[in-house]
Amino acid sequence: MLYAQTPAHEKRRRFRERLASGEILRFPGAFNPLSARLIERKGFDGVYISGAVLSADLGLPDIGLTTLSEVAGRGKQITRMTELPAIIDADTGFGEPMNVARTVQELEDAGLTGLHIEDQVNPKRCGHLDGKQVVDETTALQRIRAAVDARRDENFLIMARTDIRAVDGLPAAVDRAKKLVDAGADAIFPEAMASLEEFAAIRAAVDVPLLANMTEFGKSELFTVEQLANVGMNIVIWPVSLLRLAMGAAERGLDELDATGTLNGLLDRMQHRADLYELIDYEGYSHFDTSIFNFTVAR
Ligand SMILES: C[C@](O)(C(=O)O)[C@H](CC(=O)O)C(=O)O
Ligand SMILES: [Mg+2]
Repeated sequence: MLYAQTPAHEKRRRFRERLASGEILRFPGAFNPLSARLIERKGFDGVYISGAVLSADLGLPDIGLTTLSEVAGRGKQITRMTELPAIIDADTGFGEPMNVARTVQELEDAGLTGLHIEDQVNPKRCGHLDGKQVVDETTALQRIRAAVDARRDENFLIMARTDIRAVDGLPAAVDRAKKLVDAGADAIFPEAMASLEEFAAIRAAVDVPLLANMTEFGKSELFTVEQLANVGMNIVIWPVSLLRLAMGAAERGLDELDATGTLNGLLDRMQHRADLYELIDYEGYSHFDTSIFNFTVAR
C-alpha cells in the first residue's frame, strides 16, 4: 500500500549484488508510476526512467528542456511505487560539473538506484538523432568525477554514457569508455552502437557493467536479450517502448471511437478494471480502512 517497502539504500545494495552475479538484467522504461508496478508484476529486474519519455509526457522534445526538479520529482514518484531498482536518465547532469554534483545528491535523495550522465554538449538531443555533438575529454571526465565525489551512498550507481560513437566512430568510443572508467564510472552506457560487434568491442575494452539501449526506430538494431548477453552486456533498457505501445493503442482507440461512436469493440484490448484495481492493491486499502475505522459513534 501507498509505496514500496524496500528502502533506497537496500535497493541499491541488492542491485549491486545482482549486477555482480553476471546475469543480464532487463529494465523496461516506466512511463509513469503505475507502469512501474506492471514491470515489477511481470517479473522484470528493474525500471528505467527515460528523459525522452519525461519530456514527451510533457509534450516537449528531448532537447534538455526539462529541469532537475522535474526529473527528480518524477523519478521519486516512479521509484517509490516499486520494489525494483530504478535507473534514471540525468542527461548531461543539468549544467557544469558542480551542477552534476547537485544532480547526483538530488537523485539520491529522490530514492533512485542510479543514474547516467552523458558526454553530449548542451543542448543535448536524443542519442539516436544525427547532428549530435560531444564535449571534450576533460569536460566529460570532470562530469563523472564530480558525480562520483558527490554521492553519499557508495552503492548509488554512477553510469557514464558516451555519445561519441556517432560523432567520432568506434575507436573514439572505446577510448572514451576506458577513460570514463578510470575517472570512476561504475558502469558504461555506449550509445548508438551499430552492431553486436561494436558492443563486443566496448566489452573487450572495459571491466565494468555495460548497458545496451534497445530503443526503437533508432540507430541500433533491436537485438534480443540473449544476443546481448552473448556479447557481455549486463543491463538492457527499452526506454520509450511502453510509451510507444500505449500511445499506439490510444491512437487506434481514438480512431475507432471516432469511426464507430463506441469503444465496445476494444474492450478486450483494455486493461480490465479488476486488473487495474489489483495492480493498485485496492484490497489492501479496504482492509486498512476497516482496521482504522472500526468504531461506531453512539448518539
Ligand atoms: C535512452 C534515452 O536517452 C532516453 O531518454 O530514454 C533516449 C531514447 C530515445 O530517444 O529513443 C536516447 O537518447 O537514446
Ligand atoms: Mg535521454
